[in-house]
This record gives sequence, C-alpha cells and structure tokens, in this order.
Amino acid sequence: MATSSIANKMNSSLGRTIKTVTVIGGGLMGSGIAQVAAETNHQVIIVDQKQEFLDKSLNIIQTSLKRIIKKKFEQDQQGGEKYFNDVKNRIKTTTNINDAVQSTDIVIEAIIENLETKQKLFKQIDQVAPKHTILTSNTSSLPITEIAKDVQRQDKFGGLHFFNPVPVMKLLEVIRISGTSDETFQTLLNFGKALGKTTVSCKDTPGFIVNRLLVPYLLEAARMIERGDATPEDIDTAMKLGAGYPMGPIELLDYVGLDTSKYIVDGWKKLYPNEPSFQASELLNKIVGEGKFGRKTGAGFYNYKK
Ligand SMILES: CCCCCCC[C@H](O)CC(=O)SCCNC(=O)CCNC(=O)[C@H](O)C(C)(C)COP(=O)([O-])OP(=O)([O-])OC[C@H]1O[C@@H](n2cnc3c(N)ncnc32)[C@H](O)[C@@H]1OP(=O)([O-])[O-]
Ligand SMILES: NC(=O)c1ccc[n+]([C@@H]2O[C@H](COP(=O)([O-])OP(=O)(O)OC[C@H]3O[C@@H](n4cnc5c(N)ncnc54)[C@H](O)[C@@H]3O)[C@@H](O)[C@H]2O)c1
Repeated sequence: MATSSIANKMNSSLGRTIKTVTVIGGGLMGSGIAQVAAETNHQVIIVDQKQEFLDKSLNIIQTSLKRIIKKKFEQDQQGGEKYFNDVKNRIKTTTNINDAVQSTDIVIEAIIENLETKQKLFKQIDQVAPKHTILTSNTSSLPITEIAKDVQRQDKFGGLHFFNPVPVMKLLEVIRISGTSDETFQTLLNFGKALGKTTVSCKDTPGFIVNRLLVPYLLEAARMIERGDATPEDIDTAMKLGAGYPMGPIELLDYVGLDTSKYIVDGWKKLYPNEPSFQASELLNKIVGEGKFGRKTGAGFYNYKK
C-alpha cells in the first residue's frame, strides 16, 4: 500500500492500534466509513439524530455489502452470508452521543458541513470521551484547526477525509494540525492502511489536495450551464470521453449531494471571499432552493425518479 513521503518519514510502530470506531452522522459518508471499518474487523457504532436516519444508514450499508458479496463470494453463497452477518454484527447504532463515545478508540465525525455545528459537537465529545480517544473530522472543506478550536486534546485531533463511495474509493487524506502529536498522526496513517486505503497527507489548507482541485472544476462546470455554453449531458460526456473521468462533473455533483456542495461553497465564500475559484454558482443555489439535493433525493441537475 502506498503512503505519502511525510508518512514514510514516520515510524509506523509509534502509532496505537484502533479497535473501536464511533462514526457520528450516518449519511452518505458516515454509512460508507462505518461499513469499511466493520469490514476490516473494527467494532463500530454509528450515531445520528433520529432512529429513522440510522435505519436508512443500515440500509445503505446492506445494499453496498450485497454488491460486494455478489462479486467476492460468487461461488460461495454460505461464505457470503457469513461475511454479511459478521460485518452487520460489528455495527451498532445509537442516537446517544455520550454513550457512543464512552469507550471508543477513535471518533470520525461525518455530520453536516457547518463549522459551528462541528465545533459544538467536538466540544461535547471532548468532555465525555476517554483520554486516549482520537477525534477526527471527515470535513470536505473546513479548516481542521478551526473545527478543533474548543477541544482540549489538540494532540489527539486530526482530519480523515474519505471519498464517496467509501467502499470503492481507495484514497484517504490524513491531515494534521499544529498540535497533532506524532503518535496520533502515525495512528491515523496506520488506521488508514488497516481500512485498506492509500493515505496521502496535506497541510490544513482549503480542500486539502483533492477538493482544492475538484471544487473549482465542478463549479466551473455548473457555470458553463449557467452561461449556456453547453448542456449538462454534453459537459458530462465530454469529461468522461475526453478526459477519462469515471463520471462527468454534473453527474458527480448530483452524486456528492447538492446540499453538501452548497455548504462547501458557502463556507469557503465566508472564509475566503476574494478567491475567484471559490465563487458560488447561482444555478446550484437555485436547484438546492427547490429542495433537489441530487441522487439522494431523486433529483438534482438530473432527474433520477423512475
Ligand atoms: C461544489 C462542491 C463539490 C464538492 C465535492 C467534494 C466532496 C468530497 O469531499 C470528496 C469526494 O468524495 S469527491 C467524489 C469522489 N468520487 C468520485 O469521483 C466517484 C467517481 N465515480 C466513480 O468512480 C464510479 O462512477 C463509481 C465507482 C461510483 C461507480 O462505478 P461505475 O463503473 O460508474 O458503475 P458501477 O458498474 O455501478 O460500479 C463499478 C464498481 O463499483 C462497485 N460499486 C459502486 N458503488 C458501490 C458501493 N456504494 N458499494 C459497493 N460497491 C460499489 C460496483 O459493484 C462495481 O464493481 P465491479 O467490480 O466493477 O463489478
Ligand atoms: N458527500 C460526499 O461526497 C462527501 C465526501 C467527503 C466528505 N464529505 C463530508 O462528510 C460530511 C457528511 O457528508 P454526507 O454527504 O455524508 O452528508 P449527509 O447529509 O448524507 O449525512 C449527514 C448525516 O449527519 C447527520 N447529522 C447532522 N447533524 C448531526 C449531529 N449534530 N449529530 C449526529 N448526526 C448528525 C444527518 O442526520 C445525516 O444523516 C460533511 O462534512 C461532508 O462535507 C462528503
């Protein structure tokens, strides 16, 4: 498994082993992170605000697991059933955050992309989680340093940025802040490897590596539609067949979620008002205003309702 040059300078025996994982937010990302953690033999608890969101999360996991098992255990139905049940049994759910972090090795936060909400959540967790627990955020765009602002255990804080769909995408961006200890950073790199991911590292800069490049590209694609330069279909076809991307930018926006995309852009506009490549797209705002959040709601730039 490849690791970053920063990672190569670290001593992998320095890190601790993660056995228990708490995922806060069981949406698109949280469900994928929980699934991958459980598939790699970790005990997992998912926390969300309501039982119905947790039920939805378990449904996402089961559908994804079935896709994986169909390939992995093509000739071994019993093996597939055992795999399914073993993974399922490693995942618990709750709506009580304090209970969920009682004895966990790591917290991975994957809630709404809003700075104040994340800060408030981590302040609470910091007060109740055991001293050894590492706290991480899966934020797409917010500064990890700011998210950790009110947390005492700065040495045990970091960013773990996964990619959608988590069971398929191989990358994990691991971000350290100025207070992150070498032991914590190494633990996060080791954990990424244990999850089967390839890790890269980046300073705590807007969007880290992938989103710093991806978000301006996606926004410009939306602006092309606004200007009437090309249709969504032609933009997507062009980038798939002309640039070799698995999805076109408009399809990808719908896949990521337009509400999350808007949160990212709004957050950046507030933090970096003079950066031209982070400017909002009126069309994106309009579609979100109509309650269309992409694939997960059945409509976005495209319509997915049957
Ligand atoms: C303006 C602001 C925007 C912000 C954006 C930033 C967001 C964020 O912070 C960063 C990101 O995540 S950026 C986003 C980063 N993400 C991207 O860029 C994604 C780009 N898209 C892709 O890579 C591909 O289109 C997919 C892999 C999604 C689907 O592949 P496909 O070929 O089109 O369709 P296929 O044939 O259906 O599936 C292929 C294989 O994958 C398997 N599978 C799929 N989903 C699965 C699941 N949930 N579970 C399990 N398995 C799943 C499937 O079984 C199959 O396996 P096989 O062995 O071939 O039979
Ligand atoms: N969608 C993507 O492609 C993607 C990729 C990488 C990172 N991210 C980041 O991951 C995070 C989650 O994104 P998502 O796409 O999974 O969003 P989502 O809307 O699918 O899920 C968010 C979940 O968090 C829950 N939630 C909100 N506030 C909560 C709280 N205070 N406590 C517990 N649960 C709470 C919601 O009920 C929901 O189930 C965001 O920070 C986003 O920027 C998203």
